[in-house]
Amino acid sequence: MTSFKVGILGATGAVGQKFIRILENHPWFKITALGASSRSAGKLYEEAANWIESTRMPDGVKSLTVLECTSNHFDEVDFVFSGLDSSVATEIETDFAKAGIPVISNAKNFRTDPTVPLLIPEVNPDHIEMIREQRFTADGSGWIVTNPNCVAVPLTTSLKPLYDAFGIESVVVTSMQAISGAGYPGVPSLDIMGNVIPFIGGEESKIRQEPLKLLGKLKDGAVRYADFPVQATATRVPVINGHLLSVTVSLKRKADQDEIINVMKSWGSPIHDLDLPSAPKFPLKIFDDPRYPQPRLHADSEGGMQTAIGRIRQAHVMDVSYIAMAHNTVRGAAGGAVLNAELLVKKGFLK
Ligand SMILES: NC(=O)C1=CN([C@@H]2O[C@H](COP(=O)(O)OP(=O)(O)OC[C@H]3O[C@@H](n4cnc5c(N)ncnc54)[C@H](OP(=O)(O)O)[C@@H]3O)[C@@H](O)[C@H]2O)C=CC1
Ligand SMILES: N[C@@H](CC(=O)OP(=O)(O)O)C(=O)O
Repeated sequence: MTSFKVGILGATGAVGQKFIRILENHPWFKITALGASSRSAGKLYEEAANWIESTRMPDGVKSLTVLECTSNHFDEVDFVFSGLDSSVATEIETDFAKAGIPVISNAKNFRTDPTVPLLIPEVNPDHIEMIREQRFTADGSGWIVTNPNCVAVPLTTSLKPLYDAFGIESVVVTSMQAISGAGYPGVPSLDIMGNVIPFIGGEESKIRQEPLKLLGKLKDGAVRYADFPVQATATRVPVINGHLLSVTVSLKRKADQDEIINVMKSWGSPIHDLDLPSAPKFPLKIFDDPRYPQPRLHADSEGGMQTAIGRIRQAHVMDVSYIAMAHNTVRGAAGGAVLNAELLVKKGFLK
């Protein structure tokens, strides 16, 4: 397998650091360039970054000089991962794509663009073909691929078997989101310690919309969105990593609890045979023990790439209720983007 030279945009941030940690020993991708704001540019990475990962900063990045996020500074890389602040992601990611540098982004800015794939490899790998509709460069060398919001990931992955087997009429979801989702320094400790904050600005519209694109069907280069309403309530809880969701679903074809559990347990990932380095062996883990999943016990399962499901039960209102949980900065952010890049390599979009 060829080795790819990779740049990280937003390398000093919480998600940027997670990219660096995940890529430290990656078999295909080698970090050769790091970008951040003008506040950090020109400094060595070890001086610019306030390292918040629990493992030590990899030696390979310590002495890299942080670059301004303009494409002319990154002409040696094969592609970039973006963990940019959303206030600057549109302009910077467009600049890179127009310069012929593929962007695999974690930011929200292009997720609903009609030519940009919003990708969970286990859910909608075929949507990758939308790249061919993008017109950033005449020869197609520059393009953007995005991964979803960190709640949309476990929500959509858990809905996928139900959607395929029964169809979905409606969904009600309440998220209990970890504080790492708010970046660093994030939520003030006096607000979150021993407390629950019942609102996260801008979050609920992403939870309502992104699953519909992810579960949509690709036809003639465009996605026809899935068509069901999602009622979302997003809350912040004093957990460090792992967003936990309480989900209730109304199904189109009615089914009993045993059939529903059987469908979820027997679901198989469409990318299972591709042997992607970051792909979890079991993308969905179904617990029978009603005490599970729990963020502290299960967020790191399979390298933080697994979605854990529990308490699947017949609902008294609508049809089925369950709990879903995934690591928000790994599966819901940097790890999801790295898996997207691996799929793009296997499918020949990155060479
Ligand atoms: N935290 C999470 O769980 C998730 C985050 N995301 C998304 O990922 C992105 C990053 O989030 P997070 O890491 O938490 O945020 P941070 O605030 O921790 O990091 C933001 C990064 O963007 C850089 N940046 C800011 N302004 C500019 C600029 N003008 N030019 C170039 N770079 C700039 C910062 O550089 P500098 O240090 O120099 O200021 C820093 O590297 C956001 O879009 C967020 O919504 C998505 C899913 C989950
Ligand atoms: N809003 C999420 C993190 C995030 O930045 O999401 P998005 O990538 O959709 O902007 C959280 O607070 O947990």
